Order: sequence, then C-alpha cells, then structure tokens
Amino acid sequence: MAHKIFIDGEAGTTGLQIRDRLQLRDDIRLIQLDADRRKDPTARREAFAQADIGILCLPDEAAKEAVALTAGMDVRLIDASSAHRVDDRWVFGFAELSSDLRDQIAEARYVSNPGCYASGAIAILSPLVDAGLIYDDEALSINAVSGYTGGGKALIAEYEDEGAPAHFLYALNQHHKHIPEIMVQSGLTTRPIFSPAVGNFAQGMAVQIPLRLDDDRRIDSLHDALSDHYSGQNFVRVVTAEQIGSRIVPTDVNGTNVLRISVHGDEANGCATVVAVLDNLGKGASGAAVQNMNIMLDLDETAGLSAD
Ligand SMILES: NC(=O)C1=CN([C@@H]2O[C@H](COP(=O)(O)OP(=O)(O)OC[C@H]3O[C@@H](n4cnc5c(N)ncnc54)[C@H](OP(=O)(O)O)[C@@H]3O)[C@@H](O)[C@H]2O)C=CC1
Ligand SMILES: CC(=O)N[C@@H](CCC(=O)OP(=O)(O)O)C(=O)O
Repeated sequence: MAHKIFIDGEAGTTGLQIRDRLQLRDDIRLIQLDADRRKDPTARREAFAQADIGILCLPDEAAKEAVALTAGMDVRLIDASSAHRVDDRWVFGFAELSSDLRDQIAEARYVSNPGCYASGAIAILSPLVDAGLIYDDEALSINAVSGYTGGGKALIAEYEDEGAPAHFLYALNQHHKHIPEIMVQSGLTTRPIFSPAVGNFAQGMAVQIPLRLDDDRRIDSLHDALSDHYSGQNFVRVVTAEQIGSRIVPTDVNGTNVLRISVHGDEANGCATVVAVLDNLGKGASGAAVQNMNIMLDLDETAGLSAD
C-alpha cells in the first residue's frame, strides 16, 4: 500500500521540487489541496489527518502553526524550515553525521531538515571536530555562495522579474539563521564568522572553510578524516583536489542529492580550504527531505533521488 504524504507549502520552491521527486513514485500517494484552500487551516488539518508524513515547506511561523494543527494526530513531520533545528524534541535530519542519528531519524515523530548552507558547513566541520583536526573553540570563517532560489519565491521574483545584481553579500550583521544549527551540530563553542552571498544563477551552492595547516592538520589528514567518515554513504562524496581541478563551480552537482567535499591548499604555505558543493534544492532542501522521508518509512534511502 502506498504511503500517504502531504506537502504543506507544495506551491513554494522547496515544496514543488519535493512534489516533482514524489509524484512519479508508485509507493507514494500525495495528498493535495486545491489552490484556493492551500492556506486554509481547516483544509490543512484534514490533509495532515490523512497523512502518514507531513512535509512542511513553509516560512518558520507557518511551520510552527502547522505543528500546532497536527496536535493529537499520529502524523509524523519533516520540517524544511529553520523553526525546529535546535529544538531537542526534533531529530536533526542529516543521516550521514552518525549511524545513531540515522536510527533516530528512522524512528522519529519529528525530523528537522538542515539548512542549505548549514548542510555544507556541518558536513565539513562535524567529522573534523570529532577527529580533533578542528578545535571546538577555534576562530573559524565560513564563506558561501548560493543560487537565488535559496531565497524562495521572493528572491526568485527579484532575479527573474526585476533583474537583480550579479552577486551580493548579506547577513553581514552575523545573525544568519543557520549559525545556531552549525554550532550545535558541529560541536563548536566559538561562534564562526559566516559570510553568505547570492549569485545570479538559479540553483547550486558552495560553502568554503579556510584553515591553517600544521603538523597534524595536513591536506591528507583532513581528506582522510572526511573520507573515512563518509565511507559507504550514498550521497556525501569526498574527492581529491586533483579530481576537481583549479576551479569549483557551485552548480557542479545540481539535479542530484550529492554533497561533494574536497580539500585544497598547499602544505608549503600552510593554508587550506575545505569546500562543500551541493544543490540548495537537492541535499540542501528538497532532496534531503525526500531522503529523510525514505529513512522514516524504512524504504531504500536513494528512492526518487539521484546519486550522480
Ligand atoms: N529555497 C531553498 O533553497 C531552501 C529553503 N528552505 C526553507 O524551506 C521553507 C520553504 O522555503 P521556500 O520553498 O524557498 O519558500 P517559498 O517562498 O518559495 O515557498 C513557501 C510557500 O509556503 C506558502 N505559505 C506561506 N504561508 C503559508 C501558510 N500559512 N499555509 C500554507 N502555505 C503557506 C507560500 O505561499 P505563497 O505561494 O502564496 O507565497 C509558498 O508557496 C522555508 O522555511 C525556507 O527557509 C530550506 C532550505 C533551502
Ligand atoms: C539565498 C538565501 O537567501 N538563502 C536563505 C537560506 C535558505 C535556507 O536554507 O533556508 P532555511 O534556513 O529555512 O533552511 C537565507 O540565507 O536566508
């Protein structure tokens, strides 16, 4: 029998891409609302009541409201917003961080999808902090660029209807909403300086973390720690700088659920950069939600997702 899924916010950027990944599957039946009822709390409550899993693709406040609408129901929830990512009642939906976390996702009532930038940063930092190659109190910078779909329908309209700039920096006040989850999930005690930017391309993302090298922290030890941690995973790939070449393009893994990590630099001058590339609407949002849904339903983790 097909699993019943309700995507609350199906008409939005993340919701549409989840719908696209699910609507061709015969093991999934989508519960859908007519356009004129999609924001009606009564209609949404009825949809949640029929669903095995509800996927929230909403602004934070609407996501909190959706959780309240499901009070007393058995429906399980996956939240793509940032409303619950550092909430203890929710499991952080990044199965590749540990086998324990994957087991928790499988059993969870509530799963919070990681943020897109946060996925790249945590994928790099968490294993390296665990391996002792980054100190938890180290002064770190995280620099990133995203395609404009990362800002949802409002930023898409700005770019596609009004002609927005080729590139802009933002969140310069150091209050970006992904910083708390990055710190918690990576085990950092010192707040990193996070510098995101948007480029004039629709989808794709690169997150880079510069590091000073020393006797223990070398290009090969960083690569090996990451490679060991993600060995056997379907979607997180650790590749060498030689495999990448001299340029990294943020759109490199678009259309897939892959998050690709590589370590670059030079032992001779002691400087390195670790880079994660992902599709903000793949492993950064919609793909990650489908992966979590597959795990929660005890299905093949890769169903409906591209691994290359
Ligand atoms: N875009 C991305 O790359 C990523 C997004 N996210 C997060 O996912 C969530 C969704 O983002 P995104 O898809 O980009 O945003 P969009 O603005 O593209 O879509 C949000 C959708 O939610 C709908 N909506 C708003 N309020 C309600 C409500 N009360 N009831 C029902 N529907 C409602 C909107 O309606 P309307 O169409 O009328 O505006 C819209 O269709 C956000 O929390 C975002 O931060 C997470 C990771 C990456
Ligand atoms: C380009 C752009 O504007 N990106 C969004 C992050 C998108 C995202 O990941 O949103 P969540 O935190 O809800 O997951 C931003 O910086 O606010």
